[in-house]
Amino acid sequence: MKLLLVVNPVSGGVDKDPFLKDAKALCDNYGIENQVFKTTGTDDAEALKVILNTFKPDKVAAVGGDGTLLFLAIVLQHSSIPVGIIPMGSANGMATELEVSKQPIEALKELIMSEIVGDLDLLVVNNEHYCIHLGDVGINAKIVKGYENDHKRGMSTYAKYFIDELGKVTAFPMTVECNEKTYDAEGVMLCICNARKYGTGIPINLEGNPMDGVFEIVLIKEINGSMLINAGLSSFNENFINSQHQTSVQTNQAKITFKTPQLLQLDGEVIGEFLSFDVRIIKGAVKLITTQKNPYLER
Ligand SMILES: Nc1ncnc2c1ncn2[C@@H]1O[C@H](COP(=O)(O)OP(=O)(O)OP(=O)(O)O)[C@@H](O)[C@H]1O
Repeated sequence: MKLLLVVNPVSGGVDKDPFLKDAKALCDNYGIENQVFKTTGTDDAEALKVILNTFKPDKVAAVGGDGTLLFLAIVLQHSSIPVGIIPMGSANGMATELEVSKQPIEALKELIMSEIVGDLDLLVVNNEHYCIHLGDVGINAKIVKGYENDHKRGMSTYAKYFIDELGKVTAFPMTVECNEKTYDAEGVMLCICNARKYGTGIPINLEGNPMDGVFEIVLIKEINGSMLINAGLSSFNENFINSQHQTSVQTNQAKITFKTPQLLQLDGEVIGEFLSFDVRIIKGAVKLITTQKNPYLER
């Protein structure tokens, strides 16, 4: 078996070298041919394609956060090479959803051993911007923008921008066209969800399933800020959903329009301001190496 480890050296502010040393020792012990590709953050796709063509791995490991998984999902989407997750990012939202082992070396052992490959969906906005986990417009996108521009990382920095935005929150009008219907609504946040929970633990979409060929659009009408602050920003549970005024619709394609341009973030990356965008799902775009612990696997 040939294994390619695609490593984001900066994700989560974690030094990957100790893990890579252990990973190499593990692979060498079991005669698994292995190579490491470190991302640089620029023009990585072309360089990775060269390695894929020359090394021809049987499996690829995404060593990093959701952004690293997304990068691999896009590059591998038309190939049959499966990818598994080694969670070494800051939030690891998708790894948590899919019940990947939290210990990187354990996750690697599972990835090497598992013969289970599932179909993971991918979202695409305006045929151009991809999202594998969650995206949104409104309050959270603004929080992400503040957080992205701050050199400090971690929950307390996120909380700082969260509380800032909470003070400024105003509802905005939007129109959602999907399933041959048009919905006019007003809210503080519109989420496009391939999954259930933000990496921070906030559940947004109880219906989510990243392996079912559909996604959900969730509209948050207002944020119950005092409840969130009282919850200490880290101990969210599913009661959160009940405390918010929200509605959701399930679809495989939608067009969303606003009256004024709104900031969109996808998987924690700010994409830009849009007056309108369309979203569609690419069913089973990614061949995902997973285990029976994954609650979304069809049984
Ligand atoms: N060597 C590098 N230097 C700087 N940025 C990089 C490098 N390699 C990848 N990146 C950037 O890292 C981002 C992806 O990070 P990733 O999501 O994996 O980690 P994270 O943000 O720490 O984790 P999480 O998504 O779990 O919060 C992408 O924007 C990518 O362009």
